[in-house]
Amino acid sequence: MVIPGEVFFHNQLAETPADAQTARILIVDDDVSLRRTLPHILAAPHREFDTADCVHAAIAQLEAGIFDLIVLDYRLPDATGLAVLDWLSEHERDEAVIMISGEDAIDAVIGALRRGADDYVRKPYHVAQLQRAVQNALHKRMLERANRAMGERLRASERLHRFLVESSPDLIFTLDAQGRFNYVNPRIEELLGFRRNHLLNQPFASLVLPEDSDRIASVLQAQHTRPDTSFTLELRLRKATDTAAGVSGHLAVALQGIPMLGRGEGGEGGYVGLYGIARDISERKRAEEIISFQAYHDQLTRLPNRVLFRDRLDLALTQARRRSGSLAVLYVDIDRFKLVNDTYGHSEGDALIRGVAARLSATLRRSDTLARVGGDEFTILLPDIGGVEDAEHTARKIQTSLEAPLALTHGDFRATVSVGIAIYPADGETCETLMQHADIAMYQVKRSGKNGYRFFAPELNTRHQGRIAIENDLRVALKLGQLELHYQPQVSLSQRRVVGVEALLRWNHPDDGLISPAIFIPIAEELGLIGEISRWVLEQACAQLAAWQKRGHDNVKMSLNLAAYDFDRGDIVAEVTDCIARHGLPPGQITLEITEHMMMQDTPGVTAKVRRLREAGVGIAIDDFGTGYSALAYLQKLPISALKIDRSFVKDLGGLMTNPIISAIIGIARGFDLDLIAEGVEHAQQAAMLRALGCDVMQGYYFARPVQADDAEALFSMPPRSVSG
Ligand SMILES: Nc1nc2c(ncn2[C@@H]2O[C@H](COP(=O)(O)O[C@H]3[C@@H](O)[C@H](n4cnc5c(=O)[nH]c(N)nc54)O[C@@H]3COP(=O)(O)O)[C@@H](O)[C@H]2O)c(=O)[nH]1
Repeated sequence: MVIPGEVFFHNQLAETPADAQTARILIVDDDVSLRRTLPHILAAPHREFDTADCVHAAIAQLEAGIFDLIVLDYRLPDATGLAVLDWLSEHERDEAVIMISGEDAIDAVIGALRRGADDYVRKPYHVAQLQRAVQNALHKRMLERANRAMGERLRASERLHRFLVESSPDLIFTLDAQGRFNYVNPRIEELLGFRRNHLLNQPFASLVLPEDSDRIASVLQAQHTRPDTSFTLELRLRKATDTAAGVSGHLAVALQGIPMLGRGEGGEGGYVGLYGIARDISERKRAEEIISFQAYHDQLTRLPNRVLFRDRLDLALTQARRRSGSLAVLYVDIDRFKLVNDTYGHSEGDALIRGVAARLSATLRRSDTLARVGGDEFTILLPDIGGVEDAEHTARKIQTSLEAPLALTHGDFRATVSVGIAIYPADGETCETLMQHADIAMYQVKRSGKNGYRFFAPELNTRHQGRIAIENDLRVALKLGQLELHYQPQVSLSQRRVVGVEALLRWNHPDDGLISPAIFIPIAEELGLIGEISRWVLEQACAQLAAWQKRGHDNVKMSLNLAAYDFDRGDIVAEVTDCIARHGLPPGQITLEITEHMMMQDTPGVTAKVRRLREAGVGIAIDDFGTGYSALAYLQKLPISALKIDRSFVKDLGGLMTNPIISAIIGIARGFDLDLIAEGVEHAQQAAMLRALGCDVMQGYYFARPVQADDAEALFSMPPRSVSG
């Protein structure tokens, strides 16, 4: 880059001082003896002489080089010395000239001086006179040259400083003592869009955003009383209105202000104005904003994160305490999120989270805070509620907002959420307690079937502690051999024998005794332990059936239960068929019980997996048949092999609507050529009624409770309890 004045700026450093330079002197005279003697007479250190005998020769010398002084004879053979003066003038040369002449006429003197001669020495002259004249001319010339050099240096320096100021990327300006612009560099036009000349005499404060104007006003004011301190300040300067778009923005700058002091009387400096440098820090500010946004927001949904939520909750609690008001914290968890995430992948899981977040946001007021605090978990702060009904109203609105399915890449998905609610001050007075209690309430919703809301109640706390204990113990139960299978016989009344057993899992807890799978299976699902547990069940059940078959009980079938999550595993079909094959069992001897609820949710891939299992010969029974709503639709779709009449119908046998339902189920089983089992048969009368309606195979406490393998085997050889009628 070439900076104007730079060359000169550098040259002056290398420049030889003017008085130390060699002076070149040209002696022009037709008198040969003078041409020879004058160089000796005028000799001095740092002087160099050349000679010429006529105008023509003199001009030739001048064309060849620059001289400092010409000692010029007036009368020359080819013309007068005036011709040399004319030549110098024409060629804008600045050599000093001492004209030497024998002319007496004043006109000759005037003519020579007018044409630019510096001095005039009349012949005959005294040597000292000429020496003085030469000395004076050279001295004058040296002064002129030094002066010129100084002027040039000053101009170069000014050019350089102007260049530095005007091409600075920063805004550079000076203000008068009243804070009005008296200089501003052109950068203002690029940065703020104002014309420089429009700003002159305008107050600097007029550029500052109103929010920052008090600060700059007080800093400028302080300069009058304490002008000795410079300052640095971050400000926002407004931009000129963009007339096309009709909008104006602002620019964040770091302003460094340096007071300018004048020379007061007695040498004291008074404040005369301010020198300011304002640096554009908008990029840095943006970066700071992004960093701060990231620290307080969730990247996926751009909602506040846990940190910001707690901050807002803390603030809302302080305000609620002050005005003796109340507030609500809602804990929202997406149901079946893991299913979507594990089955369709994370991008689909992300889309579900974003979709739910958008629906939740749309139900809330601007003063409420919605935050994403975990994978599929959100919290909501309702900072000012009139009563619990306000929180309940919001919970209902949330459920309603999710009624319309969300459009995911793999198709529409009807998302549901479980919502727990904690109210300040009734359910807690601190951030921690309220969030924890809302979370506990949400867990209760999960446990009682998801898709709902409930308020925290103190007794939930105890249950929650119990659940945490179960969670911890369950993680090691399998390794410590605390799980066991019990078997409940399935009896055929017509054959009067046990035709099958259902393998039912038990957790033999060292402190709490036998724990029902109804309690720990949902927890195992949530903890992601269900796959491991189901593999163990499958292995045990197949090994047991193989052992029984070896001992001659080859007409007994084995049913076992799988969880919804098992069908999300890609390898479930291979796992089942491999296990059956490894134990040398006919696949038709194994039946997998899956719930009607599971089928109806149309869990991704379930249909295909059920088909493949059926193709492999494995039986598929629908547990709790009849409790769903679209039973017939999936019976058409799926090649299942058996139906189990739900225990709730059996319990209600004799009721107004129950018998027709059971008859219908029996009809469906016949129509689709499916095996049929009634479960939950507790009384002889129920068994008799079921038989009367056309159901032959039954399971229930009336015949036998789930028992250990040896006890179950003993029952294979015994006729089951009789059923009269
Ligand atoms: N994923 C898995 N789920 C399993 C497994 N083992 C069991 N389960 C499921 O847990 C639920 C509770 O089971 P459980 O406590 O074992 O209860 C079963 C029977 O004990 C009970 N039953 C049987 N007869 C009667 C009766 O006459 N009355 C009555 N009140 N209850 C009775 O019913 C349960 C069996 O139900 P079902 O499976 O629907 O046939 C339960 O949902 C099990 O499915 C497992 O290994 N994996």
